Amino acid sequence: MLNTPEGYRSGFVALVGRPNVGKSTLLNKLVGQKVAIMSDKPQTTRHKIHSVLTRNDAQMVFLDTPGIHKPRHKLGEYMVDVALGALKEVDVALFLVEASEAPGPGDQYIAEQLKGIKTPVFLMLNKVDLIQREAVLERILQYKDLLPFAEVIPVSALAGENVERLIDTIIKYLPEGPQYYPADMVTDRPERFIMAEIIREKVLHLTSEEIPHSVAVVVEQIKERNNGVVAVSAVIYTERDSQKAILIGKGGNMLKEVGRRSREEIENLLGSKVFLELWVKVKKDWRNKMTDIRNFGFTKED
Ligand SMILES: Nc1nc2c(ncn2[C@@H]2O[C@H](COP(=O)(O)OP(=O)(O)OP(=O)(O)O)[C@@H](O)[C@H]2O)c(=O)[nH]1
Repeated sequence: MLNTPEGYRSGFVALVGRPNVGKSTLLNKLVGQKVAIMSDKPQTTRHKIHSVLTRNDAQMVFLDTPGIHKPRHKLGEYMVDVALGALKEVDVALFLVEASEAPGPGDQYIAEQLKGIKTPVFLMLNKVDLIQREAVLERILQYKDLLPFAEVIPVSALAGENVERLIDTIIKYLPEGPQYYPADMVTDRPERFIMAEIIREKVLHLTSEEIPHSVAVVVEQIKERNNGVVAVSAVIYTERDSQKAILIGKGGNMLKEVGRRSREEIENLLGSKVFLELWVKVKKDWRNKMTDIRNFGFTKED
């Protein structure tokens, strides 16, 4: 835990809503910078952190929950269960809906699922920039029929309208608690693991048989700088000094090449310029260490 002044509040917030209602746009606005987005892989973990918003008085951790939709098969049912499980455990659930449309079957289904939980649910009427002011109230009333809401907040995620008010309101619902994550940590999306895989693949490819497949790569930090460049630092763990020497290569040439190829691919993945810093370390028992690293505060498991 980091410094936690008295009266500090912290907690977990889940965002739900049918596709295209603006969840990603809102999250990006909330955390104040672009969080790299990539195609959503089905997720089974309950507490996959999407992004973290840190203020002097509070910290909010926004969670990725697998989509809530009407299940069409067994796996779908499981995913919905997981999503609902996560919703019960957060401090606030934000139910995002489209201001320009009446509640549809997708919204009704989600509302139905939310009925059973004790977590306070905020109705977030998004895209209010698309409708007349008078229409906002009517739309809210339609939704209020579906579910009792703890708060109703019309927003425009795109324009950032009312987002500050949303943040202030969320904080009122958070318990007193510690700052869980460093203030400069914004996101811990699966990119971390994909980047590590990209680097590992380049290592194996360029060193052919000389480096065993057991080589491990840990992406330690991903930070978006003000100029839009994403700075990534990663460690390649080998088990022997001789392997480290091969990996670094003559005059550092091998490591440079691994870095260059990895950087290009990561830039494609993120769609932004990347500054990649690579380190090689020898760790005889890295397999055990990996477990430590995974357990270290970044993913909050049950
Ligand atoms: N006019 C307007 N458009 C918005 C607003 N918020 C989001 N959009 C647009 O709505 C579209 C969908 O937004 P996303 O943030 O990708 O929606 P999402 O809910 O994350 O979508 P999925 O990833 O499919 O679940 C994009 O074209 C956004 O630019 C808003 O407040 N006003």
